[in-house]
Amino acid sequence: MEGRPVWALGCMSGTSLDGVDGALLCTDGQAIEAFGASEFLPYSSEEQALLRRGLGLWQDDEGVSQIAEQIETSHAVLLSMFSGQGVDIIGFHGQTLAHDPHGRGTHQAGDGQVLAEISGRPVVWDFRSADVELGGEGAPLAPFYHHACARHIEAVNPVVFLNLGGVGNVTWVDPAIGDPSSEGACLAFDTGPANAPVNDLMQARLGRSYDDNGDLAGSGQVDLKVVEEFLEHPYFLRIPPKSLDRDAFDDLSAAVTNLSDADAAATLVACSAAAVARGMEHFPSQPDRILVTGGGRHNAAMMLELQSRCGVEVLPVEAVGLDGDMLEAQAFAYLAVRVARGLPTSCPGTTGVAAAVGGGVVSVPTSKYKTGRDGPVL
Ligand SMILES: Nc1ncnc2c1ncn2[C@@H]1O[C@H](COP(=O)(O)OP(=O)(O)OP(=O)(O)O)[C@@H](O)[C@H]1O
Ligand SMILES: CC(=O)N[C@H]1[C@@H]2OC[C@@H](O2)[C@@H](O)[C@@H]1O[C@H](C)C(=O)O
Repeated sequence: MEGRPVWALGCMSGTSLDGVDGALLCTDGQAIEAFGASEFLPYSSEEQALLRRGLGLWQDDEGVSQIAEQIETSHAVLLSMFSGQGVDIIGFHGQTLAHDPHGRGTHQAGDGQVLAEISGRPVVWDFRSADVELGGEGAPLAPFYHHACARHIEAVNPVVFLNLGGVGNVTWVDPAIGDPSSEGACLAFDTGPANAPVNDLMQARLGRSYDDNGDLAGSGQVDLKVVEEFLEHPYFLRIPPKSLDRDAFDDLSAAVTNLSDADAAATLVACSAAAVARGMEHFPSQPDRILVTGGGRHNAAMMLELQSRCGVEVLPVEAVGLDGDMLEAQAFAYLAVRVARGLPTSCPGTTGVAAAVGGGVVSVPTSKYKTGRDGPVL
């Protein structure tokens, strides 16, 4: 379904539990027309602690409604930061608490209908369930946006986007293929843990939420034996597409207990980078370069490890004019418009789903007078 470009606001609360990103994007659901304002709302330490306690909870578990309420409240605050900015539609990812696509499913806390009422705008949410119900991994979902970014920067040869959040994920993109759901356009998967292990180490040993700039990791020595053992995890033998729950590699923290703080941080960062390098074996062809998005690109030790292990140029997405702090939020703005227009959001190459599928639920505000609008704008 074709349509004029609209302004979509994407909201993302990621696995590292640091806060909510919001970013405006003007798109018709296919091309990127323009980037807009963005905001970050950090969680307080109490909010983070509540979310941490919620990890692993499913939709019907006790205590989950309190977490959903906190997510909705934080998002309502974030939305208010965009008031007067001409938002046509909202993409609301919610907070992943549990992800077991071949078992119990996938769970993102937060109700999009609540945000539709608060904002007076259509809200697209629950992006992952339909894909999982049709046999897909339900993640990663940013790949179609990575494809749009590759075309936006006018890449000619295959390029890889690497997102380093709590978990890492990559998309290999052939920009010569115009439709992201066409065979051969995208291959995507979660690479392994990214920042989560080093964040957990910093929290447990030093009471800090992350290793700023990777300074601690940069001052340590990598224990190569730990890295080698880590690479024996069966996840690395799985053929993509494949996805991970945040804590799937929990044993990793035990592997570094006897190392000093600096050596442990250096080793965990090397594991995350080694997981990416291992993942490259699955790419259909060697990419020109790896463009890194997500908070991990601020970790200099991580970037150095990636550069030395991947064998191609590794650059932050800023090198091509994109915003690596907001790319995932923009992705959910982009996907919201695709859902509203009946375009697919995943395909066999990105999630392993049997055929291209459009996930997502659209909630519209029930009181149209709240906003003076007549209903959904798309
Ligand atoms: N200045 C910095 N130095 C080192 N690491 C940083 C810095 N800034 C952010 N990070 C890392 O990036 C993480 C946040 O990354 P990001 O916001 O991309 O994750 P997320 O969106 O929560 O996760 P996901 O992509 O898994 O959903 C922080 O928890 C931290 O580990
Ligand atoms: C289930 C879930 O929320 N997965 C996240 C997580 O964080 C990174 C990686 O694991 C990725 O698969 C996904 O997020 C991004 C935004 C995605 O869907 O593309």
